[in-house]
Amino acid sequence: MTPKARTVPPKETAMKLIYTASQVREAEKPYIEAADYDGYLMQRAADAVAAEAQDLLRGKDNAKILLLIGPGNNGADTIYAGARLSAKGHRVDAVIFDSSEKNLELIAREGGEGTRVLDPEHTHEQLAGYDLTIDGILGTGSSGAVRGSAGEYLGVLRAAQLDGKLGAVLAVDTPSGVDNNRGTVHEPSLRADRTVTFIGHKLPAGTSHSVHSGDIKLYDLGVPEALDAHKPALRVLDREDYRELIEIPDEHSHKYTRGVLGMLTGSLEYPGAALMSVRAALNTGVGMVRFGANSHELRQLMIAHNPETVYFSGAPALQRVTVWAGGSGSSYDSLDKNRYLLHSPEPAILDAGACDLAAEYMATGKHLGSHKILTPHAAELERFLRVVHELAPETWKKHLGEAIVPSRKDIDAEPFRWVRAASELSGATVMLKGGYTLIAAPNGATYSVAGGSPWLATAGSGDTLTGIYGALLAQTVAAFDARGEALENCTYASIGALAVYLHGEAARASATGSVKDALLGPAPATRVADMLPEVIARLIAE
Ligand SMILES: NC(=O)C1=CN([C@@H]2O[C@H](COP(=O)(O)OP(=O)(O)OC[C@H]3O[C@@H](n4cnc5c(N)ncnc54)[C@H](O)[C@@H]3O)[C@@H](O)[C@H]2O)[C@@H](O)CC1
Repeated sequence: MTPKARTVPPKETAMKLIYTASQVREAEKPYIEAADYDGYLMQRAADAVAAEAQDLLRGKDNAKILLLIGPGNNGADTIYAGARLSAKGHRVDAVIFDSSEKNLELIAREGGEGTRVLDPEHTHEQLAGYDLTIDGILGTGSSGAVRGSAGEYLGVLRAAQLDGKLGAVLAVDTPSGVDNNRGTVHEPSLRADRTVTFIGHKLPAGTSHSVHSGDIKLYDLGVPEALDAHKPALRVLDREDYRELIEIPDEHSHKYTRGVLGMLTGSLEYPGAALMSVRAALNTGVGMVRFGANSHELRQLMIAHNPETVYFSGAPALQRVTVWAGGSGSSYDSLDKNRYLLHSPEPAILDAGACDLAAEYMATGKHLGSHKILTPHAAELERFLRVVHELAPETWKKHLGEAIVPSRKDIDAEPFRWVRAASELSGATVMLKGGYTLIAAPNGATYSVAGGSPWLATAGSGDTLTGIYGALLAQTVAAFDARGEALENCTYASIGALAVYLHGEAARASATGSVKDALLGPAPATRVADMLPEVIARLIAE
C-alpha cells in the first residue's frame, strides 16, 4: 500500500552547506534506527521524487517513465516514487539491477498496478520513447564506478543521451556514478536535468562536477536538524552573506582605517599585471595602495594609469601596510622581493610565482599560517604539491601519508581533496582557482564559489582577482583592528570567496555595462576592474 502523497517543499537556506556521503549517512543513522524507515523517511523521499518528476513533466498526462532501480534504498525510493507516478496515470516501466532480488520483491508488492518490469536487453531500442528516466541505481551507498549489468546499461543510456535520444533525467539523491565521499565522478554516468537530494547537499555539489546533477533540489525529509552537529565539507555563501562581509566606510573613516594594501606585483616583463592588479584594488575601495615599483619605468607607467597609487622603493619591512599582495606578473628578478611576504607579520596573498616561494619555504620545515594565502590554479597547485613532496617529504608524510603527487587531471577530478591537502600541508589558506573556485582554511572551513563567467578565462584575470582580494582583506583587517577584534582563521577564506564572487559579478556586468541586465560576454580584465564600483555599490544598496 502506498501512503497518501505529501509534498515536502525544498528547504531554502541562505548559505548552502555541503557534506560528504559518510557524514550524511552518520547523521541519518539515529533517525533510521528510531523510525519505521520504509514508512517515514523513505516515503517522504518518494513524495519528493514524485513531485519533482511531475514538475519536470510540466503537467504532461500519460507520460512514459523509465525507472532505473539499483539494489539498495536508493532503488527502493525510486520504486515508491514510481508507484505514485503510476497512480497519477503515467505509464511506468522499470529496469531492476539487484542480484539479491530484494527490490524485485518490493516492486511486485509496492510498485503500483501498472508498473512493468522490463528485461534490460529489450529496452535498448526503445530508449527514445521515454519522457523521463529516473536514476535510482545508486545513492550514498555507492563506491567506485557503477559495476556489473547496471554499469553496462548506464553506458548505453549515456550514449543515447549524447545522441540526444534520451528524454529528461531525474536523479534520486545523487546521479549514479558519483562518489559522494570524494566528490569524484565515475563514467558512465547520466547527466541529470535535476537531482532530488535528501537530508543534505552532497560533496560534488560545490564543484564543477555538479554539472552531472543539473538543478539540485534539497529535501530535508522532515529532519532539518540531522546534520547540525556535523561540520560541512563545503560552504556556498549567498548574496546576503557576501553583502555582510563588506566593510562599509562611515564619516569617521580615513585612509588608514580603510586599509593599506602593499603590492609587489608586475615586473618589466609583465608590467600589465601590476597595472591591472592595482587598478582592481583601487576600484574595490581600499584606503591606499602602496606599490613596490622595482623600476623607474614601472613607476612611471603606474602613475600614468593609476594616479591614486602611492609607490615605494625601499624595503617592504619598513612600509606601513595592513595586508600584502604579490607574485602576479612577477619575473625572476622581482620575485625575490616577494620572499618578504612569507615572513611579514601582516597577512599576505601569494599569487602565481609566489606560490613556488611558499613551497621552497616549507622545505625549511616551516608552516605558513592562515594569514598567508596561496592562490594557485590547478597547474600551479600541481607544481606546488610536487615541490613540497620533493623538498619537504616529512611534512608530506605527516599530513598525506603515502599519497602520491597528483597530476593536474587528478586535481581536476578531486579539487576538494587537493585544496584541503595543500592547506593542511602548508598551514596557509589556499584558493584553488577554476570554473568553481574552492578556498580552504587550514583546519577549518572550505568555501566554494561558482564561476561568474567563463569569459573570465583570459590573461590578466588572476591579476585582477589578486587586487580585489587584497583590497577586501586590507579593509577587513583594518576594520577588525579598529574595533579591537581578532580575525578568525576562516575569515581569510571567506573574504577570498567574496573576492571571487565580486570578480564574477563584475565580469558578468562587463558585457553590457550594467549589472542590472548583466549578460555573459567578453570580460577583459581592465574592464572587469572598472565595473567593480558599480557592482559593489549595488550589492551594498540591496
Ligand atoms: N538514510 C536515510 O535516511 C534515507 C536514505 N534514502 C536513500 O537511501 C540511499 C542509500 O541507500 P543504501 O545505503 O542502500 O545505498 P545505495 O542504494 O546507494 O546502494 C547500496 C548498494 O549498492 C551496491 N553498490 C555500491 N557501489 C556499487 C557500484 N559501484 N556498483 C554496483 N553496486 C554498488 C552496494 O553493494 C549496496 O548493495 C540514499 O542515497 C537515498 O536514496 C532515502 O530513503 C531517504 C532517507
